[in-house]
Amino acid sequence: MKINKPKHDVNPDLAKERLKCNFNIEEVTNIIDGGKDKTVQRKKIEDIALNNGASLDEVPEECLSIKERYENAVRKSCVYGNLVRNEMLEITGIENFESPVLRRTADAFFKDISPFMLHLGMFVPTLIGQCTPEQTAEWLPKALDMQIIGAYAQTELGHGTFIRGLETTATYNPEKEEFVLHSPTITSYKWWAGGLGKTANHCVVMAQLYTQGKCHGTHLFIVKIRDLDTHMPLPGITVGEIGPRMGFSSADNGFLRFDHFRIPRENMLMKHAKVEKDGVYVKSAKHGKLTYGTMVFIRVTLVSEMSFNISKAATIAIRYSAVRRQTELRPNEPEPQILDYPTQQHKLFICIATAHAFQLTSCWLWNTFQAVLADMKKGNVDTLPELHALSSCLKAVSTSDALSHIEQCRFACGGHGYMLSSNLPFIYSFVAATRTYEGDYTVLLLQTARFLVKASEQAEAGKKLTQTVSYLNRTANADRLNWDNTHEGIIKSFQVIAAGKIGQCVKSIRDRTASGMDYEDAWLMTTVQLVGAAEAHCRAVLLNTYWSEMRKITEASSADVKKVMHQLAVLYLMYWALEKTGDLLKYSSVSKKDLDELQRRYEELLAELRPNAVGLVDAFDLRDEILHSSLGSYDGRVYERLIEEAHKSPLNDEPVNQSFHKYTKPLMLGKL
Ligand SMILES: CC/C=C/C/C=C\C/C=C\C/C=C\CCC(=O)SCCNC(=O)CCNC(=O)[C@H](O)C(C)(C)COP(=O)(O)OP(=O)(O)OC[C@H]1O[C@@H](n2cnc3c(N)ncnc32)[C@H](O)[C@@H]1OP(=O)(O)O
Ligand SMILES: Cc1cc2nc3c(=O)[nH]c(=O)nc-3n(C[C@H](O)[C@H](O)[C@H](O)COP(=O)(O)OP(=O)(O)OC[C@H]3O[C@@H](n4cnc5c(N)ncnc54)[C@H](O)[C@@H]3O)c2cc1C
Repeated sequence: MKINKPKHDVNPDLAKERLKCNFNIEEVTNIIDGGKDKTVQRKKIEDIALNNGASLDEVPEECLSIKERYENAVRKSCVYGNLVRNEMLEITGIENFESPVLRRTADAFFKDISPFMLHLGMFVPTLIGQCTPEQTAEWLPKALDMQIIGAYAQTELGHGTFIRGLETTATYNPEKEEFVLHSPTITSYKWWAGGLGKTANHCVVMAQLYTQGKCHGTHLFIVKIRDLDTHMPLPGITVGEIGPRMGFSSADNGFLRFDHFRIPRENMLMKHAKVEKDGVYVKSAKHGKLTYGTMVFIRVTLVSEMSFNISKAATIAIRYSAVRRQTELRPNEPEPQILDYPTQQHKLFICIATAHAFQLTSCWLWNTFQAVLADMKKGNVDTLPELHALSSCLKAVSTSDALSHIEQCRFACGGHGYMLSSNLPFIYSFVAATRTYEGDYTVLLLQTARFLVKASEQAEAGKKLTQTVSYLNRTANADRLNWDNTHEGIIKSFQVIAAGKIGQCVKSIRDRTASGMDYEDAWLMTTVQLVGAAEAHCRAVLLNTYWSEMRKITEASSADVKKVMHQLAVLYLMYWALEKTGDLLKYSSVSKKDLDELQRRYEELLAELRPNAVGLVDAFDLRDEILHSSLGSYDGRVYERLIEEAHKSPLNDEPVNQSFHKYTKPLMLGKL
């Protein structure tokens, strides 16, 4: 495999690690990419995007002012967008505009975030999912060609989670065949939409639809908010940026207020529900929640996004841990590489395994999503609730796990991990937002819990359940599972934990209603348990999917690759079994002796994986331009890079900062 040759000598410790690796790295890269041809395609696209240096910044993004950072990000977005439009989409095919390969190369341009991210990320998918064929013909080519730039304006100052509580109104006027968009209260300001503040000239707006004097709930509208030539906000539109936040600092999350702003009837996105010229409302024939489709789509894609982010953080932390030496183990012996500490391996090897677990699960989820879309095309929406439950819990758990693993990667890099030049803080703050946006963690797990409670009741009634909850048919009446110390045994025990927790929720709700509480209060009182049950279900799905997909995907692999992929999956199973010993003790016959044995085997596995650690992160094949890290580059020149980056600090532009003469010296002389 062609590796981008480092310009400098590779750090000797890192070079030695690469000699230790006992499997074919390229084979694992091909597995991650989804096949050899996909690796070739990815590398071709990366060469187009990155070889001309257009992604590089002279001054690090973080050293710029807010305005400069935004302006620089727009500049790079345009260069990048142009490359995507003219060269990269030709290779992937225009239908793959959301390809992970494009996503990966975008990261080389933006350490933080592109102000255009939501254009391709949500605006375009909404047009694809919510437009009639005529609307698609009108809007989609312009959006894909970037003649118009869009945002997704759903959340308001007062409501993000509870979509039915949104206050923006779209009132239909049949005489003029127009909708009037209005923000009636301060809490109805649209708030948060990425790219809305300064970049977008269009946006998709979620608003309460009124026609013939009646409210029909939230619907989507496409709205032009700025003049295409001058970029000035149109009359009736107040738009701006919401201010600095934890991350997302090179983008322009926006606010938007409508003052009786008129749009043509054709601007309601009418694939599912519509308003006729005379004002008659025709509701979706299929399902009431199809306007939420973009959210489901993004939740599905976020699982792979989390895999990518963990793989970046793991690459940085593991390469750094191979270079970094700290603390004598025995007097007069060299300090060990910190990667030799089992505690460090415990923090980091799970990250490699999780990146694989999420990647394989995301492919499986994507196929499930495509199958549901195909069903819906034929008018069958029966599979939608299961997809909604699945995408909700996988989005919640994958973003939450990614966040804590990335934090562990930062801890694993000690003080240097706190430097922005390590890139770990950027990765962390990006992923922190994913736990909240596109549906908050708790809220989404409660959506899954609704589905699980219904499924449990169906199992109780002897009905056959769909695939992801079919374990409830087998385990509904099981009390404590007989512990079986095999991989399949661990997976089964997680299904029993999930079934037990769901059963306990059903019982709590029933006990509470039997004692006089109404159903809503009984549900509310049980929500802490319900969140736990949905998380347990998600763990069972993740463990089962990772294990079975790993076995399938490595069927034709070489023995060494099979072995290391198998070791990672076993590590994942053991890690989670040990994390959940309380649940295992409650729901299975596992003994202290069994758990001690599991712990011993886990520690041995860390040692077995140790020689392959650097090889495993090299297999993610993340170019230095994408990693943006002083600690994680391929050559391991950690200390040299830290010094080079320090010299880029604007505070080092002159030997004495003016504040000394203005403030410090007068203070020292008592003249302030
Ligand atoms: C190149 C690009 C690459 C980049 C990739 C990287 C990044 C990603 C890109 C973009 C992301 C960036 C920024 C984020 C943008 C946003 O955050 S947009 C805003 C997102 N907002 C939310 O997610 C809000 C969350 N809230 C909800 O989803 C819903 O309000 C709710 C589900 C919590 C509740 O909805 P309600 O309307 O109140 O419904 P309900 O009464 O509770 O439920 C009624 C029944 O409907 C079912 N249901 C709910 N949602 C769905 C759905 N989506 N699909 C199918 N069914 C659904 C629900 O389960 C109920 O069913 P019952 O059978 O139990 O009655
Ligand atoms: C970086 C970023 C980018 C974003 N981009 C966009 C965008 O482009 N477009 C857009 O429309 N929106 C965007 N959002 C908004 C985002 O989708 C919402 O913030 C998110 O859905 C959470 O909603 P909320 O802010 O109303 O939180 P809230 O719902 O107010 O949550 C606050 C707390 O209340 C809890 N809570 C709320 N409801 C319940 C419940 N029913 N049961 C139990 N607990 C509950 C939550 O768990 C949480 O702990 C973005 C947000 C961020 C942070």
